[in-house]
Amino acid sequence: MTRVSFPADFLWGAATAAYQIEGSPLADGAGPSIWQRFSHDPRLMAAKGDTGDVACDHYNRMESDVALMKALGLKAYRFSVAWGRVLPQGTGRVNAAGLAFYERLVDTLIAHDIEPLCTLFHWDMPAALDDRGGWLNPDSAEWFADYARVMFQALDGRVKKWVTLNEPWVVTDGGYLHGALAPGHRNMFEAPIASHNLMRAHGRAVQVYREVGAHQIGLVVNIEPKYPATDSAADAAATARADAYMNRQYLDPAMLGTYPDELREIFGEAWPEWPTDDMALIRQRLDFVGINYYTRNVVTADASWPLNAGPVRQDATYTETGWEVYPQGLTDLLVWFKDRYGDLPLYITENGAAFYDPPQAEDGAVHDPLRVSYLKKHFAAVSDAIAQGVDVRGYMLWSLFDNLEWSLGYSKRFGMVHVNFATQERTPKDSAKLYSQVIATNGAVL
Ligand SMILES: N=[N+]=NCCCCNC(=O)[C@@H]1[C@H]2[C@H](O)[C@@H](O)[C@H](O)[C@@H](CO)[C@@H]12
Repeated sequence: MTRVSFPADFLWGAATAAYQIEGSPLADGAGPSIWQRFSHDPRLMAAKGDTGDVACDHYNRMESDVALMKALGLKAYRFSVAWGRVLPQGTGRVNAAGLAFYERLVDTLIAHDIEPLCTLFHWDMPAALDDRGGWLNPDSAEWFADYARVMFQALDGRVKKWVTLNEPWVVTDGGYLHGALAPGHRNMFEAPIASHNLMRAHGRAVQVYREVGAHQIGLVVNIEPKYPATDSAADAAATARADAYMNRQYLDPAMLGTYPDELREIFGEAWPEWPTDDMALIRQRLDFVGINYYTRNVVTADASWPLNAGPVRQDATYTETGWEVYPQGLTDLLVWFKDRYGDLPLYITENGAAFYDPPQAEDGAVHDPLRVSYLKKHFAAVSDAIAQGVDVRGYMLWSLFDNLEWSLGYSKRFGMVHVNFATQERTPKDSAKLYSQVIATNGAVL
């Protein structure tokens, strides 16, 4: 491993998402999201009773939370906007009080010299739009474009790095195919349609930004590099299917204007013939791509698994969410991106892990050695990719706070700051103290 080093202006930050931390989902005229419905439905929510009603109470604690970000030394903060706060019905009337929260958040960040990175859609579609078909309705692209325009006109200039969508793969796979996430559908025919409309919405939002915006916009995808278990042809084919389904299904249309051929084989009759115009819409010039990296998969041909591609467990450390700790995967995927799509600026927009964090020590400290080790290895992995010529511009740690891990509730703690959900007390863990040193020395401490 070469000496760890980062560009002088490397953007060190942390990431969160509205429904996972804000609480007060219906305050000040906000309209409910599909996650408000899903988290309150014990038939759907795995962690029954865990809802986003309070979460980290960030909606009421924003100023002190930004002060904590400053104390940690963050240079940037990636947050998401709850669409339904701004447009309670998803379209039409703007809720000024909801928009005002995000204006206050951005102004407070800037006052603390922390750069805001704003994600427009981090899974919490307004329930009113789900009632109209959600991402299955082709009108969803225009709904999203209208919402994006409201946000751009309100905040562009104060926000200079925009993200259209967070992880369309998870929205589609979790929300429409397997039902583990909102809106909880389980339909192989719906999944490609939702996925395609998400990407059309991305394209329309970027088009609107080119009309009204003056700074930068990108897409955030979760990439999980796939490695064949053996050098057999069957494992190679299974690996290609898994890679096409999770990784190339979104980057190929966004960057190349085409879908991977494997998708037609994977979905069969459920894969529509898309209009060529749609592919041109989806492929918009981007200023950057955000990569969310957590883990890799080792893949073998296995008919008992979807895609006839099953995971092979490794002799490695696994996180509380069952993900292998594999830092090399981050380096590999960054080099892969550059080789396949070219030299576009990249940000690590999420990286982190849920580990069992021991209870607070007598002195109040929260020791999280596994997360400290995980982060050090992944910082080095980013540095290795940069040394190989990949234009990585920044790193947003997932997550700033322990938060609502979607359907898994509050039991999976990803934060570098511990949250006592009974008292809302925030306590920086050892990993936060490490991160502060990494930021202060631009990685030289590693
Ligand atoms: N095997 N396997 N599969 C792993 C595939 C990763 C899928 N989940 C994510 O990327 C989500 C992303 C999300 O933005 C955030 O809102 C979530 O809190 C984190 C943690 O879950 C991550």
